[in-house]
Amino acid sequence: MSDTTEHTLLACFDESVQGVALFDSQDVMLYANSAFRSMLAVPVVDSLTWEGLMRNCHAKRKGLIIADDDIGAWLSRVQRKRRAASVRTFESDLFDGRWLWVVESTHADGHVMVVATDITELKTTERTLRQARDTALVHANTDSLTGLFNRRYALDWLPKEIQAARLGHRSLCVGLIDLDDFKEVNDTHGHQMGDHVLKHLADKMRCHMRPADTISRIGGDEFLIIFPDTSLADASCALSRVRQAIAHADVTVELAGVKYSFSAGIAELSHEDTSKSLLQRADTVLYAAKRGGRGLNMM
Ligand SMILES: Nc1nc2c(ncn2[C@@H]2O[C@H](COP(=O)(O)OP(=O)(O)OP(=O)(O)O)[C@@H](O)[C@H]2O)c(=O)[nH]1
Repeated sequence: MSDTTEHTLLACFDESVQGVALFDSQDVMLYANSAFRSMLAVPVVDSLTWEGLMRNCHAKRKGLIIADDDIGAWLSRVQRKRRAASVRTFESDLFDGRWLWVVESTHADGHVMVVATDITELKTTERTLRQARDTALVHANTDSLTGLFNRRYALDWLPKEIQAARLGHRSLCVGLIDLDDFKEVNDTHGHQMGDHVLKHLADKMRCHMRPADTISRIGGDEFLIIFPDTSLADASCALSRVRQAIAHADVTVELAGVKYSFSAGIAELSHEDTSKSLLQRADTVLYAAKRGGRGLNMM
């Protein structure tokens, strides 16, 4: 390579947006372009080594983020990986918020060339997409009015709970709830008040059931609760607690004077049950509760 070409090459490296650095076989930094110096906050010292550079980042909290209080332990861990392969690639984040994609190539004579590319924009897009996916997943499983799980989630989840109950030799109950004369609430007080009642019931269920119970709205005024590790008597108690909470609610303040009640059918998992048969039995007793005068639990 002619001197002119070498000179041009170095000038191009120095203007490059990619960080480029070269270390000798003893890990002394021989060259770093300005992008690399900015990324890693390279101090101006003679015979700077890779270890010195890392210690400087750690101590000054500049350049590379080293998420370990014990820099000695971190260095010995990373030193083992460096030069272990001819090419090593990894992501690094910087104190100034940037993300780098780093390619470290070890040459036969022990020199290590480091090329770092700023991937902050890609990481930001990735994070935005991940957040959007998480939000979409939550929406797909949630009833938008009450914030409870929706029908799709509950019906997908029930077989998994059944399997877990069988594997763990534990009991499992389901409770189906249906509001009583809810059409009348809507017709008399308006749809908005009807929505308010649905949200009120959802809040009371959240307050009076265990975190392990899966509470879902599976239809207009229908709810399904999956009670893992619960006997019929305990599931009935949980529903009665909700009923009591509604009965004792300050209807004037909480519901603008509107009163409501619900009927519930509870069924316990048997050896022969499928999700479908379990729900069918709960549905049968729910309608017995309706016929029996409403405002009741039946099992
Ligand atoms: N406000 C409101 N009403 C809803 C919603 N979804 C369904 N409904 C209403 O819920 C009512 C359900 O009525 P029905 O199934 O006839 O039952 P009911 O009047 O509760 O009578 P019983 O179940 O026999 O006690 C209907 O009037 C629906 O329009 C909703 O999201 N918001």
